[in-house]
Amino acid sequence: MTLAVDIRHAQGGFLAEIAFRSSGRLTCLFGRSGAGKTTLVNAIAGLIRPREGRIAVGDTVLLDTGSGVFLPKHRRRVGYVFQEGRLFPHLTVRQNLLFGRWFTRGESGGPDLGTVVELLGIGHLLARRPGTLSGGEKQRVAIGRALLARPRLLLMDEPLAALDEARKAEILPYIERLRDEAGVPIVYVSHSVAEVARLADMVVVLDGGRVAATGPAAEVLSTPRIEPLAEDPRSGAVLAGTVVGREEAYGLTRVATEAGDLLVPGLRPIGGSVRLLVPAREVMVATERPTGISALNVLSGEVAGIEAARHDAASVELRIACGDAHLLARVTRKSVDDLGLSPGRPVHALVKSMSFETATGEPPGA
Ligand SMILES: Nc1ncnc2c1ncn2[C@@H]1O[C@H](COP(=O)(O)OP(=O)(O)OP(=O)(O)O)[C@@H](O)[C@H]1O
Repeated sequence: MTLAVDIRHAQGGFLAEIAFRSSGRLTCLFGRSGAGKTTLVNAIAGLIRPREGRIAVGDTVLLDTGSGVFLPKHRRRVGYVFQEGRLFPHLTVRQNLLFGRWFTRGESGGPDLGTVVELLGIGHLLARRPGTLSGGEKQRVAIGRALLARPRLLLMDEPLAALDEARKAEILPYIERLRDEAGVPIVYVSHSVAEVARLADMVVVLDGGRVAATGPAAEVLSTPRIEPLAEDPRSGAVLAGTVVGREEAYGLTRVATEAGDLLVPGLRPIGGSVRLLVPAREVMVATERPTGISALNVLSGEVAGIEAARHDAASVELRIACGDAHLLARVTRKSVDDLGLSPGRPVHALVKSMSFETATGEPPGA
C-alpha cells in the first residue's frame, strides 16, 4: 500500500511544502521540533485541511484540492495514536477497545478483539480502568483501540515520548510486531535516531516544513550530512544482519552483517534477522590491527570518504567501506592528519560492543 503525499499548507508564518511516496510497512517522520511532523500527520488524519495538494493511501484519495476532494476525518479510516493514550477513564480496558470497533459496526474484515489483545499482550488488563495502568500499558491499549477501528493507515505521533526508558523498551517489541503482523501501514513520528533505526523501513526527514531526505531507513540514516539526523548523538550507520551464534556465558550474540561478523550484547535466537545501529561517535579508527584492547569488534575496511562534521569544526565524518557495507566514524581532524587518512587507505574500525542498538522480529517476551 503506497502513501502518496504532496501538500502545501501555511499556518501562521510557517509554510509546509511536503511531498513523498512511501510503500513502507512503517514510515518514520523524523525531524526536530517545529519541522512540520504534526502538521503532516494532522493533514493525513483530516484534522487540518491543506491549502493545496493531494494525499492518497493506495487507491483511496483522502485529499485532492485539484478536484475538490476532502474526505472528512471520520470517513478516512485513519487511526491516530497520540503521545498519551487518551483513553476514556470511566471505561474498562475492554470497553475502551470495543469503542474503536463501535464505529465500524456492520463492516467486515480487520482484526477481532482476541487477535488484537493477543498481539499487544493486554489480555490481563481487560477488566481494569486506565487510571490503574502504567504509561506503556495505556499506550498498548490505545494502539489496540485504533487497530480495532479497522484503519487503512495508523498514525502514531511520538507514542513513546511520555514514557521512561524502561517503559519504552517494554513497548517497542509490540510496535515491531504491529509492523510485521498487523498488515496496516504505519506512519510513526519520532525524533530519536535509535527509534528510527529500530522501527522504520522507510524514513521521511523533515526540516523547516520540507522533505530534507526520504528513502529506505538504512540508506537515509547512513547519510551523515542530513542536518537534523547529524545532530543526534546516536546517528550512524545501520547494518542489517543475521544471528549466526551465541556466547551464552557472556550474554552475547554473534551477528553476520555485510560489514563482517559482530558481537552484540543480549541473546537473540539463531537465524533471526537483526538491525544494528552503529553510532559514528562509538567507532574508533586504527591504521594497524590493534591488540590488547577491550573492544570486541574490530572490522577491516578502507576509507571511502571524508566529510566535514556539521556543528563540530574539530571533527570529520569518516565513511569506511567494510565488505559490502559502510560504517561511519566521527573522528577529529587531528587524527585524520596524524594517521594520514585519505580515501583508499586501509583501516580497522573499532566498535565498542555496548554501542549497538538491536531489533529483531522475535515475539515480545521470547
Ligand atoms: N495553528 C497554528 N497556527 C500557527 N502556526 C502553527 C500552528 N500549528 C503549528 N504551527 C507552527 O507550524 C510549525 C510546525 O509545527 P508542527 O507541530 O507540525 O511541528 P513538529 O515537527 O510536529 O514539532 P514537535 O516535534 O515539536 O511536535 C511550527 O513552527 C509551529 O509553530
